[in-house]
Amino acid sequence: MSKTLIDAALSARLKAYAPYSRFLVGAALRCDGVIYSGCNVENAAYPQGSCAEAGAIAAMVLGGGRHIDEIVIVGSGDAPCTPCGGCRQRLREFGAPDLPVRIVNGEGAILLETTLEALLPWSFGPDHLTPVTGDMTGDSPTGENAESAA
Ligand SMILES: O=c1ccn([C@H]2C[C@H](O)[C@@H](CO)O2)c(=O)[nH]1
Ligand SMILES: [Zn+2]
Repeated sequence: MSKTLIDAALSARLKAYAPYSRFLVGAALRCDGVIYSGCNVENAAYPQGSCAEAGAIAAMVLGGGRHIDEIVIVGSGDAPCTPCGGCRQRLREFGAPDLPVRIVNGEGAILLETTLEALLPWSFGPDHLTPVTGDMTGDSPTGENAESAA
């Protein structure tokens, strides 16, 4: 586990926009050796806020990445900031069952080391759709496969 990934998560946390909860979160993931990070961005219309993990995944996709090799998350307080249910599903889209998920504290010390499978057992993922969509690997829904399936 690279210290760099932890440092990226800690740095991302400092950029969080969380005036309502004051619960700052940072996430950093590695894809093919490249690190992508994100922070939570809250909104006055509370449900429109987004999680740090979602930001990191969006950055990865924008950078052309399609799979998560490992992820580090840092929240606020002493309890490990385990990803919310929605983010577990977001991670499932790009992560293998054995994806290492590490939660660190504000000093970068590891509080919890687990896997996506442990966080989201019996999950529903892209493989479930291949019988109807074909192999979607690397394609967006507007990509070639979607068009040829239409
Ligand atoms: O894994 C988590 C858990 C919570 N939050 C954010 C959402 C909200 O802005 C704040 C409090 O729930 O923390 C994340 O970004 N990631
Ligand atoms: Zn979330």
